[in-house]
Amino acid sequence: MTSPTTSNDAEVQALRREVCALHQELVRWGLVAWTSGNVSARVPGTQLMLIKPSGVSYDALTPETLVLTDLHGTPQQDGATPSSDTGAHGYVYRAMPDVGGIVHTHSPYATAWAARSEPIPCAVTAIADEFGAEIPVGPFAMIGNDEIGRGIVDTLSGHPSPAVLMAQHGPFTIGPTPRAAVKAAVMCEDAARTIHLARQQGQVEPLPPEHIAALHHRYQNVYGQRTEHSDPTEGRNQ
Ligand SMILES: O=C(CO)[C@@H](O)[C@@H](O)COP(=O)(O)O
Repeated sequence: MTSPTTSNDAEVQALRREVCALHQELVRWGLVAWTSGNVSARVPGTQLMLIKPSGVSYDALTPETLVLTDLHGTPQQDGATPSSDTGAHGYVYRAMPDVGGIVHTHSPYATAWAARSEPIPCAVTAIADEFGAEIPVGPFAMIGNDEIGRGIVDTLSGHPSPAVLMAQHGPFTIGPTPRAAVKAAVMCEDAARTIHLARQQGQVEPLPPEHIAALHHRYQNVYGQRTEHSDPTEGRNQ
């Protein structure tokens, strides 16, 4: 695919519809308050990405209002201002070529762990399945430049987790597709809530590393449907 220079490229149009629909998943799964989350997708085969316009409510979002930018966040067409986190998303896409989608939310339980700058321990099989380790914490970084993106890349490069809790801010998730990144955001909030609840009644202990590795491998490579009709993002986040 050549780099699309206009938004009428058929593949970009399909990606617009997918990314717009995925923003509704943030609402459906209770991951956002008001406009506090965003989803982006790399445009395959290009140096471009699609991202939510800043401050636009999810019920007003349409495929056409998503902002097409280069990977430094420069809009490619006149129109809405891209998300506050465009710099962070673009930095990750430039540094991690296998990443096809990125999500940022302020989901309550995961953000509470981020507020404490505390990683979520890999204490249940569901966390081993999706994250393959504890869900790590990244450094505090101000919004609007490369700092957050650099913190995401420094934390997740070489780490099995598709989620990072940026200290005193909230979760960012990555995936090979935007749907995989949304799934990681959903599962990150689920993990944060589960371990929060468990710790109300006592201590939790991480699973043994060998069990974490075996569980992660099974989930990423065996779980779910392995037919040509299966969803390529189910059970595989990297
Ligand atoms: O975290 C922040 C601001 O602190 C932003 O990601 C969040 O408010 C969403 O901003 P956008 O509407 O994507 O510009």
